[in-house]
Amino acid sequence: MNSNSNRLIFRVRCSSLGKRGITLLGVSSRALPKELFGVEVVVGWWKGDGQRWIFWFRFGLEKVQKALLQSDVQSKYDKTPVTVADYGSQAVVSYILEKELPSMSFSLVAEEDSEDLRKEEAQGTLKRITQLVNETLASDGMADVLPLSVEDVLVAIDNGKSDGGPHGQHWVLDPIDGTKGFLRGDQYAIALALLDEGKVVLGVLACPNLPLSSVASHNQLISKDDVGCLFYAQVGTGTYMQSLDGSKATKVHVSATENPEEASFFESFEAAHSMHDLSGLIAKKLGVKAPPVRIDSQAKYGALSRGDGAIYLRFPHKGYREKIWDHAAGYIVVAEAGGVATDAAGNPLDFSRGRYLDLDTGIIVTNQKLMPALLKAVQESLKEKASSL
Ligand SMILES: Nc1ncnc2c1ncn2[C@@H]1O[C@H](COP(=O)(O)O)[C@@H](OP(=O)(O)O)[C@H]1O
Ligand SMILES: [Mg+2]
Ligand SMILES: [Mg+2]
Ligand SMILES: [Mg+2]
Repeated sequence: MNSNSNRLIFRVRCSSLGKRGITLLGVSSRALPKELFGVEVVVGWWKGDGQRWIFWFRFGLEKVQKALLQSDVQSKYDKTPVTVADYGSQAVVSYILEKELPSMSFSLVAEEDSEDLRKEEAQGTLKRITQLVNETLASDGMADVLPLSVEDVLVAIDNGKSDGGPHGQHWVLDPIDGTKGFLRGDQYAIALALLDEGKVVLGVLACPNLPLSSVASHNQLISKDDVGCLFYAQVGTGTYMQSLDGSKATKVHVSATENPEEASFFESFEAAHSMHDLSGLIAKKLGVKAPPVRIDSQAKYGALSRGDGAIYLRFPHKGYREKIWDHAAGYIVVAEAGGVATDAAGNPLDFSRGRYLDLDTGIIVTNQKLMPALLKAVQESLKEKASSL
């Protein structure tokens, strides 16, 4: 990394080689001047005449994370937080994807929408987002289309709005996953995936605060220079990880351990998102010795894909329905690294049913060897919990 530029971006290249499929070509990163810290995703595709199109986008998220104002954080209808960075990130990704993929009918299943931003009291927030989006696009040399108006930004947020489903191609975006982690200064991820005929075929997971070394051991002092991971996976070709500073990508694999005593497990930092008592019971039953590693966002899938730990347990409280953007990119990152993700009954995760994952009770992720024992421990623990109520 160049010493004058302590900021960096990443670039993901994809192309569609077949008639439909979009194929990941590779990922590159490069350092940028200080003020332009961001994340860049480049996706391209082959047109019929063999010409490859490439597009990219970049977010200034690190900068925003450090300088969030109280007014930049709002509460959604379900009381979960959303920030100017979530909206801004979605507007930029959606704007660029739609603009650069004119040959593809643009369908995007994304977490945020513009409804709350259209209210009178949100006008200050909307101005901030518009400023952020314009700064981001300007730094990407898109001066010819700038500045976007507040209405342009609202339209961009809702671009291609779709519920996904079993047919066609749909992008799936969580513009900031782990917003609570983002607000705390902890882990968060930008998660983009592509569904083709109901299956996840491509996933990119950027984890700007994830250490490059294992997060399974607790007593590490991590220097700021040693964080920032990009995971990407394409169906049939494996999972790769690289540092956001542009180092060469390495192929990653889930832990090969068969011994639960050696396996540490991940779960949400937020107890409201996953029942910590239940995962504790499961881990104990399985014979896991290490304490849980609690981190926010799909960074858990990334960490698991490179073998930091061997198990991810997620048991939302009753009534919560999981959304596809919270899992699609992470799922393929783990699956292509040799892992398995199922619900608590052992059913594979089904991304073809629209915005929600239709699940039996929870999500469990591990390697092929540990899955049977884990599934047994999960089912016994669920029974025990139910009979104690
Ligand atoms: N009550 C709840 N139970 C389970 N998941 C929840 C939840 N409330 C919010 N979430 C989801 O949990 C995600 C974060 O997961 P994690 O706990 O692994 O960091 C959130 O993503 P966002 O931060 O993108 O909104 C949100 O979609
Ligand atoms: Mg959210
Ligand atoms: Mg999320
Ligand atoms: Mg989100």
